[in-house]
Amino acid sequence: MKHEEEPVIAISGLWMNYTDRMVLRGIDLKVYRGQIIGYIGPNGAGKSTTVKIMLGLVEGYNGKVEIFGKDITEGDVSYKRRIGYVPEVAELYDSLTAREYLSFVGELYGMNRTDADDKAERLMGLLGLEKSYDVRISSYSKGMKQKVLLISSMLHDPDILFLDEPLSGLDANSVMVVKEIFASLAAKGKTIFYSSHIMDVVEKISSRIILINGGEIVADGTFAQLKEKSREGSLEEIFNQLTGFDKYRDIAGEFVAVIQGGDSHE
Ligand SMILES: Nc1ncnc2c1ncn2[C@@H]1O[C@H](COP(=O)(O)OP(=O)(O)OP(=O)(O)O)[C@@H](O)[C@H]1O
Repeated sequence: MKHEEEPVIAISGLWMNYTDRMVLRGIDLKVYRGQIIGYIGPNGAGKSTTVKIMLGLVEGYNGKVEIFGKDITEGDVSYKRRIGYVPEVAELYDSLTAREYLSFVGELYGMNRTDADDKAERLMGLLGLEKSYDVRISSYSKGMKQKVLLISSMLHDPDILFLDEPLSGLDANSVMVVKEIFASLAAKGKTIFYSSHIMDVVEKISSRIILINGGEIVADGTFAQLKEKSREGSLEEIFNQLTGFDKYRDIAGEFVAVIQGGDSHE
């Protein structure tokens, strides 16, 4: 893939270890405007760590991370106003109503409170939550909370959206709406960088799929490119092949045997 323009994200030689274990082992990555990146890998592979480093939430790494052409260690945090983030675990202020929460988040991103409130109310309405806008978030269902999180990440019209399991808890209709929102934002030049374990969704909505395993990128390309290279049919099969995993039947068999109190080694 040839790109004339500057990358919005440029990572080179990224290494990270927390205590005794090296989590990232030399990640090199350039991401461009308009890309929808599905960043996938086994549990504990380092996906959230990569994203948190880019957000400036995790320090102590080696390597270079540039967002919008600037090294994030230079101390200029203005780039944060141009990014949105949906974490894997929602840290919503449950005792607030969505109106209070979203107006507050809008203000944090530098928006005028009234503008943030108006915009949030319209977005809530579009996701079917108009009646809940003035209700405390603590009474929301999981999917409703996820919608509030999604709105909070996009309210300020960011140029890059980072999302961890963005469709978590959403019903099939809402999934279709959100997928369409991502495609539409990407068409307008926004960049979407998300992690998910739902392979059929990743397969369908990503313009580029990056797979990490053992702290390294082991595949990077469109779904068609990955498919051609691995000669597998679905992304799930490609994932299993590239992460060297073929024991699911044995593990499931032993698991059931243990549940039932039998000897799994007979
Ligand atoms: N704050 C931390 N302190 C110590 N170790 C950590 C910390 N955060 C993550 N790790 C470790 O780093 C590794 C990568 O974690 P990370 O959350 O980045 O994985 P992930 O790919 O996002 O996983 P998942 O798919 O389960 O969400 C794991 O082994 C985890 O135990």
